[in-house]
Amino acid sequence: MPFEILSELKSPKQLRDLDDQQQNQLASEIREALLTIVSDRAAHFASNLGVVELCIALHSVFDFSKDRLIWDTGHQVYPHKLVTGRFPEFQSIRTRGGLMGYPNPVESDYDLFVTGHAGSSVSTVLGLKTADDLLFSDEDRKSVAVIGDGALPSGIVFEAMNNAAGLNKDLLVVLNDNKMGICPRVGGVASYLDKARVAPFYNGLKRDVSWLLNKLPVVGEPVEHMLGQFKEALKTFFHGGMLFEEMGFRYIGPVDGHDIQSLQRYLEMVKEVKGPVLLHVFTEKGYGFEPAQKDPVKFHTPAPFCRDENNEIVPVSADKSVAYTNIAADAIHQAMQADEKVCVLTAAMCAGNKLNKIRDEFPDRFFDTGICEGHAVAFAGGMAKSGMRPIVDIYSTFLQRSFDQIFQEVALQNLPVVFCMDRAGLCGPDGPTHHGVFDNSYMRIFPNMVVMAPGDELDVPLMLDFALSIDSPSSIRYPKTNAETVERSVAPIEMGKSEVMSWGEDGNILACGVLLPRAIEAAEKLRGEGLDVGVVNARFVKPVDEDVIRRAIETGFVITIEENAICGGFGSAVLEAANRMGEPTDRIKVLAIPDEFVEHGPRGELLADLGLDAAGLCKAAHELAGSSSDASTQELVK
Ligand SMILES: Cc1ncc(C[n+]2csc(CCOP(=O)(O)OP(=O)(O)O)c2C)c(N)n1
Ligand SMILES: CC(=O)[C@@H](O)[C@H](O)COP(=O)(O)O
Ligand SMILES: [Mg+2]
Repeated sequence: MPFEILSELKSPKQLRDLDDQQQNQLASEIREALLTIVSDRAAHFASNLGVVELCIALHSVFDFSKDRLIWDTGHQVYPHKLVTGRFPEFQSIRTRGGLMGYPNPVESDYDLFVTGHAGSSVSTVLGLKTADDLLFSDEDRKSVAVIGDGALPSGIVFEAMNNAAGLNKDLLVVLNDNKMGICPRVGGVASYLDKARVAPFYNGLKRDVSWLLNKLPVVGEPVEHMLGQFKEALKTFFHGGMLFEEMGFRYIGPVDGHDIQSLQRYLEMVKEVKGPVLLHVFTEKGYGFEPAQKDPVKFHTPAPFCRDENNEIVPVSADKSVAYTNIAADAIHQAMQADEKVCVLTAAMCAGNKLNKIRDEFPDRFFDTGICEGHAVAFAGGMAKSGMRPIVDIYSTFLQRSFDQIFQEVALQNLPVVFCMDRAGLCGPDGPTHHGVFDNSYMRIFPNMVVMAPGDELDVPLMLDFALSIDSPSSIRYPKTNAETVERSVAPIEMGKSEVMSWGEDGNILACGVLLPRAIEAAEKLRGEGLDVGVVNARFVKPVDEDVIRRAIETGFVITIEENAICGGFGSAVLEAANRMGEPTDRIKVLAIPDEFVEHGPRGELLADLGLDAAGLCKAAHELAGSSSDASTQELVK
């Protein structure tokens, strides 16, 4: 039976009844379950393979029905879902209506926060621990954060460690060190962690901690052996842990993260240590599946794959379509070729942003800051001040981490930093943590900022050239989807000018961003249904094209459409402009993401459900015109 133990596991409390052999078998079954999943959908794979043993050890040593556990970022939470009773639903993960690919308190009490952004785990467990000490002082609730080496250099982690040491809270931070973020890790902390790798696994324990281990029953590995390694261990300690010790954390490690029983012993021990502790665990990303071990970048979130007769990995579909990300990366590449002042910054998303070619060709003008978006933006501000033309290429949702640096270090200084906001829109299976649906709103509030949204792929390079030609900060947004082209003689980009595709006598759709082709589709349908509706490629969220807005309002009804939250986005900008110009707003309909968090699911389906497609536009047009739709609109609704 392939899932003999897993299928019987209803609660992590059962883990304590398993012997060593059964625990090891469970690890194999979890890996098998992970493999089954990734054969038919893109899902986080290598990171999950790497934490199987750590997850089993943590859940068998702690009782997280009262103790607290936060997996930083949350993309490596699949084994945790499996051991906390979600095996029966596991097949549904990352599908619409199914389990989320990240922790989700709606699914289980063992998931405390919905997460997906890196770096907050130490802060949240510190908050949990501090409140638990105040509210449940008679219980000794433990608090554990598991954080990867990629997430560790985020500034907020050091803020939290600083605070935890100051409060001297009993806190366990497990550093899951696999030498990788999505891409190979970079920077000073990475080099520092590398030093710990030169020494063997830390089998000895220092100072007052060593006696504690001697008191514990040690299965397999005698304490004498551990102490025999003391000299090496000391070296390891000074190389590997000094940073954390100096920050007020007790450092223990590094230890083998693929040995469940050894992990259990160390966890039992650190559980008793007072004050904040960092347990340094070495794991291998992709462990247990050779192709993923060999290529952890590809297998971070691989496209669905299967094995051929030679046991080689083959992709399930040979999709050759080009995404907006590729179009933007090509445009950035061209801009860097044309002007030596242009440089690009990514925050640990080189692969996601498709910047590999640029990294290899222009190593001096490519900067990977690590998962440090706030720093990346301030860094770009400094470069712009010195005369460079930095492009900050960051996913819309992660750029939220830089809100204050966008304000102070860029907009307030009026520095010409260009923000390429990838994944701006609904992100599909990643869900609410990753949907980039707030940037129209958060960018347009800043004075000096020029905010653009390409209507199709042809707009992208034109907008980038325009952005690099102006002296103020600017942003360009595009979603995670295949690029589309609207056949036309493309108008040049002019500050605050939209592109009128057609003019309608009954009404006009002001389309902001890549939903432009849906607007054109809707206008064609509506024409067949007796409504003359025009389409405008808005292009600018700020400054908006007041001339076109006035003309549209004076002609008939106006529908705005955007893949952004309804609060403060393009539609709001149009309403504000109408108000400014003294124009009526009663025939303006704003189509946008409603004021709620959108679940995970295929982008197209989510958009359709929210009325952000041709059918939704037709419906809105008929409502505004007071007419009714005919069969062809019903066709679209289907
Ligand atoms: C704020 C933020 N920026 C970027 C990302 C994208 N991201 C997800 S996982 C990851 C790498 C994390 O590395 P690590 O913590 O070492 O985990 P591993 O995958 O190696 O287990 C990155 C950059 C994110 N989730 N959150
Ligand atoms: C966990 C995380 O934040 C990333 O792995 C994210 O899922 C990447 O998204 P893309 O697959 O769209 O690059
Ligand atoms: Mg890592």
